[in-house]
Amino acid sequence: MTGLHEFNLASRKAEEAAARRFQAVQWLQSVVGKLGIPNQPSEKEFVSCLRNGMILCNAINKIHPGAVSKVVESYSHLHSFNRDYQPPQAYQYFENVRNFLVALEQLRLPGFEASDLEKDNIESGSVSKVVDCILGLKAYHECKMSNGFYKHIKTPTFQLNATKVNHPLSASKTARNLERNDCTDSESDKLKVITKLLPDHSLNSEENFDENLISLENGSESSKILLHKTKCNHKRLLKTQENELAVLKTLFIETKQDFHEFLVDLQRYLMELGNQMQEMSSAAQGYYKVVEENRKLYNMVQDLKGNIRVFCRVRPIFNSEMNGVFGPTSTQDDVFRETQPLIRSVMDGYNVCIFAYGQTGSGKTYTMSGPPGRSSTQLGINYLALSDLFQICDKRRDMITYEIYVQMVEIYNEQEDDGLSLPDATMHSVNSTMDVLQLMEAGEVNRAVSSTSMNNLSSRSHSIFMVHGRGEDTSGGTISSCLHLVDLAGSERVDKSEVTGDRLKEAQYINKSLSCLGDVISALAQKNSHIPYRNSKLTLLLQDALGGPEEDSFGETISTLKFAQRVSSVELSAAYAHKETREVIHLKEQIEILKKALGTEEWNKEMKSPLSRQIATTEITPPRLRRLSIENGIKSPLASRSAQIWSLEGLKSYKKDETSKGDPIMEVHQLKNPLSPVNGGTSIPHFQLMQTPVKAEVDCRTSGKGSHIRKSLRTIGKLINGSEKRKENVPENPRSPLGVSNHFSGAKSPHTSNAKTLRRQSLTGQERSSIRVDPVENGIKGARDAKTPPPPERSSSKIGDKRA
Ligand SMILES: Nc1ncnc2c1ncn2[C@@H]1O[C@H](COP(=O)(O)OP(=O)(O)OP(=O)(O)O)[C@@H](O)[C@H]1O
Repeated sequence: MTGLHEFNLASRKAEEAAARRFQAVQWLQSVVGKLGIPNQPSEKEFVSCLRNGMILCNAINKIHPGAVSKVVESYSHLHSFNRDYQPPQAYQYFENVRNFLVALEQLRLPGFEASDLEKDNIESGSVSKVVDCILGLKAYHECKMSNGFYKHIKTPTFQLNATKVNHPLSASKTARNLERNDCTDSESDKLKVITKLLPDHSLNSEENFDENLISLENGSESSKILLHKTKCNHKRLLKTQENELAVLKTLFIETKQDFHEFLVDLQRYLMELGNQMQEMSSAAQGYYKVVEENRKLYNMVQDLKGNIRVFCRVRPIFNSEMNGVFGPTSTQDDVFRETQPLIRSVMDGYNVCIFAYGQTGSGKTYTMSGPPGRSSTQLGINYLALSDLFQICDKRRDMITYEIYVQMVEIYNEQEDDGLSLPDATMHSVNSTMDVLQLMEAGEVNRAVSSTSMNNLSSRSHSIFMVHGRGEDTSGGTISSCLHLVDLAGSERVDKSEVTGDRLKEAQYINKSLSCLGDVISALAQKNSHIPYRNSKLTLLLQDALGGPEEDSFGETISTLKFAQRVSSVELSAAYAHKETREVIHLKEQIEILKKALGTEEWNKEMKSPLSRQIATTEITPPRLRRLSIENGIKSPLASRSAQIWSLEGLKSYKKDETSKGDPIMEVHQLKNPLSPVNGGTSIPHFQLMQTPVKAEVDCRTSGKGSHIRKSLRTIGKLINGSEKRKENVPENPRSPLGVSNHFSGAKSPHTSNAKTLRRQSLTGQERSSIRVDPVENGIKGARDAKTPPPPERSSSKIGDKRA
């Protein structure tokens, strides 16, 4: 029974081995082509065709290109063509086998011993190893072709011989091996592995089980113990596998659950993404809507604006229009250099006024005088101006002899008696800068200053530093002029300066007087018929703010600049030089004598004439005359009175004419509009008499002397007329000092003769004479014809004075 069983088993094994061998040959042929052996070769034939390793190497290279890098080939057919060809030696073929086995190992496929291919070594089992190897290669190939998993199934014989029970974790190991061979790590791939592994594992177990059973069934009674043991093992194996299966099941369920959760999360995420996309799309739609709306609105605005567009472009200021602005880095010398040409013109007989105007603490006193305890570089304009004048005196010493006098006047709180008087101001003769410095310091000590929150040493009064110049040239001609250097008290906002009591009162006076000054300037700029001079002691104000604007002083600075701008728009008549030649002085003296001789009687007669009455009427309202009259009462070449009167308007000063008779007067005239609307076109400029004190009374009523006087007057008239005629050939200057030329040039004007007389007076410098020589009253016939000088018009001021 045992022998039969063994026989059956052996034949079955042999059949099985042959079938597997044929399978291997079939596959090899499909891969590398004909092997040159029968389809069902014996073990010997099978081994002999594989012995040189060429078929094996080519097969593995087909499956896995490059697995064996170099294959030793046998080209035996070449021998018939080329007798020199030597086929490779056996040891060279051995290289093929060895390389093939190395490649197998690298692919983790089952191999065999190289000796298994030797002729002498063919024995049971050795060929089956080779067959297993080739079938393993086949399985690997098929797996690769189907992109699946490789599963090598060992030959049953081989397993039987092993008689080993698979380790419980062999399935897991196999799975891990398979995972290694597989290139994917994803969850779904893991699931695939599990699904495939289960039936394979079951198949293996079943195979082993069946073989064990066959073995046991055919065994002897004595093998019962072995059978029992095998059954136990089987049960244990089954149990283990069941546990493994349960674990795998759990893993599968967990993975499925994870996958489900992942899907849910994915769906939620996709949903959110969808919502966001929707929001973005609606936002984009809204944006396009707004853009479209804006475009429509823009076009609508363009339509509403119409086709005509008005633009404003500000052109830069020309040099001639510039207001000079000195920055914080400007030095005293810089400021002085700008004013120097004006100051120098004083020495040529021109009157000049320089004002420092601006808010409190802006640096007016600094500019005009310099700071207290000043150094030589900090000396102000007052000092620098005097210093410059002295230099000019020195340079012109050979031609002109100059005398310079200074006086300082302070206007504090508008204090005055009957609106006119100011504190006494002494006229000082100065010969050097040292004299000037001493006087300036004395004046500064007396000036009213107080501490306010805006300025520790705030000037509370207006200070006027007057420089009188008188020059006499070698021929006896004289020049007289005056330079006013004015340091105004600063405008201030009392809420800022935080002043109270007396300081507040001062501030109010300061602001009021500055405001009046602004009104005057404004009225002049607008060419008003009435200029409100009488509202304050100050008449003119012309000074740009010095120093850069601070932010909190912006308003004040702007108003200062506006003020300067308004002032700059005022048109003054051409400057008038106070020059008198020796001839003119002589004539003046004669006129004075003659005037005295004529006396009051003739004057009264003249007043009775219709023309005179008309003139007198017009003089009640003076034409637009700007006058700055300063009368000095000290014993000086220019003044004889001890009282000093500053008059802001012409008429006011004439009230005191009686008392001031004989005083020298320095004046600046400007006749703006000779054809005053008040006097109905009759233009009578104001004249002021330069009176020379005459000791001897002349009896004008003496007829003999009267005719002598008239004769003299005619002679003088001829002399003057001669120079007048020469002058008439020259085109008249529309801005003549008197400003009357144009209005008196018409020959048919009823007042032409008067105008001529006025011009003559202008030429002689005696235009202010109040001499009234009436040809009718005095019996001078033909006095109104062209050749005879007509009677000069009386100065309106004088008439006013006398009437008063
Ligand atoms: N250019 C300058 N450089 C340096 N310091 C200056 C300058 N200008 C003014 N100051 C200083 O500023 C302060 C105020 O100047 P200042 O007294 O001259 O002003 P103000 O305009 O005369 O004021 P107020 O109107 O109140 O009299 C002083 O201390 C003066 O020394």
